[in-house]
Amino acid sequence: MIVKAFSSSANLGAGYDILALAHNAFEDTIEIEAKNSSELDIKVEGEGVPLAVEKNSASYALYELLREYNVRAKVRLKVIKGIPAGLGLGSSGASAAAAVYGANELFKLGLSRQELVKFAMKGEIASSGSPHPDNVAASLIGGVISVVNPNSIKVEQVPINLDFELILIIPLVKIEAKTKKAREMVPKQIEISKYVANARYLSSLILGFIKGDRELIRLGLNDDIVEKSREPLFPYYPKIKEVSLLNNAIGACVSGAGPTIAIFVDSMSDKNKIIDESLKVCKAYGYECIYKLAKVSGGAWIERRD
Ligand SMILES: Nc1ncnc2c1ncn2[C@@H]1O[C@H](COP(=O)(O)OP(=O)(O)OP(=O)(O)O)[C@@H](O)[C@H]1O
Ligand SMILES: N[C@@H](CCO)C(=O)O
Repeated sequence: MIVKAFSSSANLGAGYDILALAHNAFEDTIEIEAKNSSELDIKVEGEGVPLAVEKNSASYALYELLREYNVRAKVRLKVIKGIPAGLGLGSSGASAAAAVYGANELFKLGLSRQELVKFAMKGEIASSGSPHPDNVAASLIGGVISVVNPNSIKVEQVPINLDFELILIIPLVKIEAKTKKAREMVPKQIEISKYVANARYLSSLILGFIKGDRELIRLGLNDDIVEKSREPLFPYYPKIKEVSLLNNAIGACVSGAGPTIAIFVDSMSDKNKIIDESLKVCKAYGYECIYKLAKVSGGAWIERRD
């Protein structure tokens, strides 16, 4: 069986570990084969990914799912990366999402996409040491998702009523254990005034998506807490946001834990100028960046059944 899942951008401003958006910028492919066996035995293959089951987000998520449902089989998993890792594009999350989505079909477990989030998120322990559900939920379910309850893992899709595109500004860098480091940079305590500001941004963004109101989305794509604390990982971000807004982007935010920046644009935005000026900002800060245009995408899908 061949299964695929798209990349994603998590957080979207103030929605740290809550919001994420699936997009068609990149996709991961997972091949799964299974044979009868008296015990569960998973082998993982792939280039540029860890090959120990507990270190690879796809195999670890799969292991957690199959163990829970007492599946005994010899499973071969091949991870074919299309999504560059460590750049804030939900790379580890998409592999995990595709793996559990495929296994659910292959072993006829009958779980919904929402139910699969609980297992796919375990894959993030392998990549960043913490089971955040945002990227995996977007790659599994598609669209913009909101994690409304992290304990029972309740995830809802946010209706989107505005036609927009993303310009992803992607620096070609390698930051070892990036998400783990970025999570350690987030403050443990915050002032109540910052909490209120962020809650306003979050409600404005969600209302903006539902009402199709670009001004609310622009206001909502802000974060006074998490993005700020992580700025050393993406020092070019404030300037890229400034040139994007000057050229009438809807808004801009850090994609996941960075260092990619996601710029929201529509027909009123000067896309070429935003791309040109953002790439110049990268250079001025000593980073080589590329750009990629993307649209909101659907969730994981079966590419081939056999
Ligand atoms: N299947 C996988 N695909 C990609 N990375 C994986 C996978 N399994 C484990 N990893 C490890 O996860 C790390 C990359 O995860 P990281 O969280 O830094 O980036 P990301 O998943 O691309 O981005 P983000 O979560 O910020 O959107 C790398 O160390 C990589 O070796
Ligand atoms: N919500 C997670 C996403 C990682 O891509 C974080 O910001 O750490």
